[in-house]
Amino acid sequence: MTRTVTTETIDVTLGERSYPVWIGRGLLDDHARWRAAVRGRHVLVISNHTVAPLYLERVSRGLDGLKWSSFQLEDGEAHKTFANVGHALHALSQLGATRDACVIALGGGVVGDLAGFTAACWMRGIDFIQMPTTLLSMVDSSVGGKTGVNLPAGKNLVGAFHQPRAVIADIGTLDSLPEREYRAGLAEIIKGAAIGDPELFTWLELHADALHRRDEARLIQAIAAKVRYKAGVVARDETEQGERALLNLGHTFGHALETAGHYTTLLHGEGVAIGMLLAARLSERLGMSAAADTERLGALLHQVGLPTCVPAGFDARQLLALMHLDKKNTAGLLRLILWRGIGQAEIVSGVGESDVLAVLDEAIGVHTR
Ligand SMILES: NC(=O)c1ccc[n+]([C@@H]2O[C@H](COP(=O)([O-])OP(=O)(O)OC[C@H]3O[C@@H](n4cnc5c(N)ncnc54)[C@H](O)[C@@H]3O)[C@@H](O)[C@H]2O)c1
Ligand SMILES: O=C(O)C(=O)C[C@@H](O)[C@H](O)[C@H](O)COP(=O)(O)O
Ligand SMILES: [Zn+2]
Repeated sequence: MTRTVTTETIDVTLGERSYPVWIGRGLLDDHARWRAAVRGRHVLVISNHTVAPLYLERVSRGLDGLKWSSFQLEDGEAHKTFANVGHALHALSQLGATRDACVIALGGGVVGDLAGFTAACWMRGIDFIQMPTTLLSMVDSSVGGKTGVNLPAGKNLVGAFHQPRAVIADIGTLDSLPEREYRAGLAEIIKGAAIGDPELFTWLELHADALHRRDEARLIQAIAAKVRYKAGVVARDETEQGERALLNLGHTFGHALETAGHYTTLLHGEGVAIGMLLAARLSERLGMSAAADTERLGALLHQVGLPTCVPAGFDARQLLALMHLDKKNTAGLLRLILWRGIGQAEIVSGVGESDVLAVLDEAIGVHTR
């Protein structure tokens, strides 16, 4: 029996480049809905070795009459590389893709970021459609047009702003998503609330257990709320000239942790969870926020099963060096997203290294005391 679930539609408003984000169960099979976003004859579906066997066939049924092929990455953050963009571009050339071709990103944020960047590069920019299959990619990476890949030196150091034509978030795909990946997605929902939506934060506190056990109605509400929040920020500041940088709360610490862990120790959402708490502690140390807010954030992250401590084996000075490569920094100064409390994030330039190190040392010292 098929369950009937509401489909939410949220528009990302960017003039003639505006696009819908559809959230609901069974959307991959709703070919009439998403096929309209494919304008030309050629389609390259970019996916990976885990997701393609699960969902590519359902997508391919909507591609009848088109010339299409698929390019599949090996699984994992370590494969979000420039070399793989080259391979994906080669797949487009093998397909004979013309300027009206379309790339479909079928997978999590790794696939989405790489596929979007490939689309931005081919013939200086072709259409792409996001079909996110992780909670994190539904609530964050598929929306807003940040695309790119990692370099050995750091996360997302190469990329482009390139908006999709549509986002198709079929929540039925989450049925096969491992628990740890699901929780990592909750981190980016909590992040949105912590930055600028205190009511959503309180709602998440109330419904944390329901979300933890994947209650579908609550989950759709949470996904829609986060997407609505992010869509608003992106519409006001598409290319991160100001406000959009707030979406990076926890990421300067988080990206450094991911990179130092060679992209295998921590998932992106886990790095963000720990990073948000470190940013909250740093804010507290700088007299910007109260301990009670840090505690609320830590309690919510803990309640949904996210890590709240830096795992053993990290080095504070190495993390600080990696933080210096963050794209938000200017003129050699650390520029971080800190906060004044729940729902009030701020961009702070010239944060002192000694304060950052003190927070890192304290977090890492937990293992050595
Ligand atoms: N562009 C942006 O605005 C933005 C925002 C947030 C994160 N990101 C990026 O997104 C990436 C993280 O994305 P992610 O958390 O989705 O990780 P991911 O893409 O690595 O996917 C997580 C894991 O789940 C598997 N998977 C995906 N869908 C599945 C499904 N339906 N069933 C079973 N397994 C499935 C994948 O194969 C992978 O092993 C990072 O590279 C991060 O930097 C980008
Ligand atoms: O959309 C944005 O803007 C974000 O910052 C969302 C982040 O959650 C995401 O991880 C993004 O990829 C980080 O971008 P970066 O510019 O710090 O590389
Ligand atoms: Zn993120």
